[in-house]
Amino acid sequence: MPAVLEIEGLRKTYRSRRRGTRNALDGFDMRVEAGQVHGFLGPNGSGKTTTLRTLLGLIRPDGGRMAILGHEVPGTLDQVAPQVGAIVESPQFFPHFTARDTLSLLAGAGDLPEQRVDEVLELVGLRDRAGERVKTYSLGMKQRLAVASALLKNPRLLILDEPANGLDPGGIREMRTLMRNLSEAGMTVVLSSHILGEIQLICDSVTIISLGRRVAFGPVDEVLAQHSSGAVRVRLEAVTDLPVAATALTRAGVRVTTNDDHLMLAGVDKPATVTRILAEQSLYVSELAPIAVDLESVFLELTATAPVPGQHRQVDQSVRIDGTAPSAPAGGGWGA
Ligand SMILES: Nc1ncnc2c1ncn2[C@@H]1O[C@H](COP(=O)(O)OP(=O)(O)OP(=O)(O)O)[C@@H](O)[C@H]1O
Repeated sequence: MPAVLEIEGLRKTYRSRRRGTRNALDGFDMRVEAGQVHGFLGPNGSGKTTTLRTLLGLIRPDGGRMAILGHEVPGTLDQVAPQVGAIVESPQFFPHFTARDTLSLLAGAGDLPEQRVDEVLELVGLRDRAGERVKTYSLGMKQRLAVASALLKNPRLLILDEPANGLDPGGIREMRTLMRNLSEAGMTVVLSSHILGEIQLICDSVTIISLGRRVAFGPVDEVLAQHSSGAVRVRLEAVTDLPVAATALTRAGVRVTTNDDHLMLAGVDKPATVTRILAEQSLYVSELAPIAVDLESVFLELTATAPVPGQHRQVDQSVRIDGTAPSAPAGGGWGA
């Protein structure tokens, strides 16, 4: 079965007399399998929005290929468009319209059955508030209305750029439940986000982009495992034995950092090796705990965006070819 989304070697350079030349995508690859919730992660200015807008035919690429549900795009985008719902940047709604009126208007424009309006209102949890004007909605409700508009055509692929942006923890949790429900209903969801803990909770797989190139991809647990540095924390029954243990482990080639009541080891392939080395010295381990990495630490390492003491990294300066000032992309939606 073809992937729901395939991108190979995508290139995009923005050229303008005022802002100069900027490589936004530099041979970017991405693949999303059916039924996945796929996280698309990258620092500010790394090329996420450019990728999504190029995929949706809003920007013309300079090179590479893209396919959605087996259709090459942008060439056959009109054939596949009915199966793709997308929100790339927040769409604007008429503030005096109710959510129901808004969706009815979009359904009518898209030649979709009116009954679908009730279905999507139910799906995003707005059914009971559907008769209220959009201007009275909270940000979370507006985001859900945006998702509802993208769901009207019952897409097989849903693309959301920063769906949890600006939401409070309750709103983020509701968005998480919604994404999971859509995935369980068989929809493939691609979402970009800066909320990495959230991506780790929601997503089956991820792509991490930096400087317009893919730097990591795959199932979330595999990406975490690949970038786990083999760090292990060791405690002994007697704290006074730590120096002897440190010496024995160092002699065996393990990188050891000694702390007050434990050792931190790096580059350990098999924790059992540590137990054996210590047992040979008649040292008894009371704790041997692999240190789990999270998506945030992998992201910071791969995209080199971790804060560095004494340095203040400027947003959006890394892919610049010349010395011109960065600019924000134009907004756009791609709902019903
Ligand atoms: N219309 C444009 N004209 C010129 N440069 C642009 C334009 N749109 C984006 N860029 C530049 O292309 C690069 C990639 O931007 P893009 O918006 O795709 O990144 P992003 O990963 O979506 O960032 P963010 O997370 O901040 O939204 C950045 O350097 C950006 O300044």
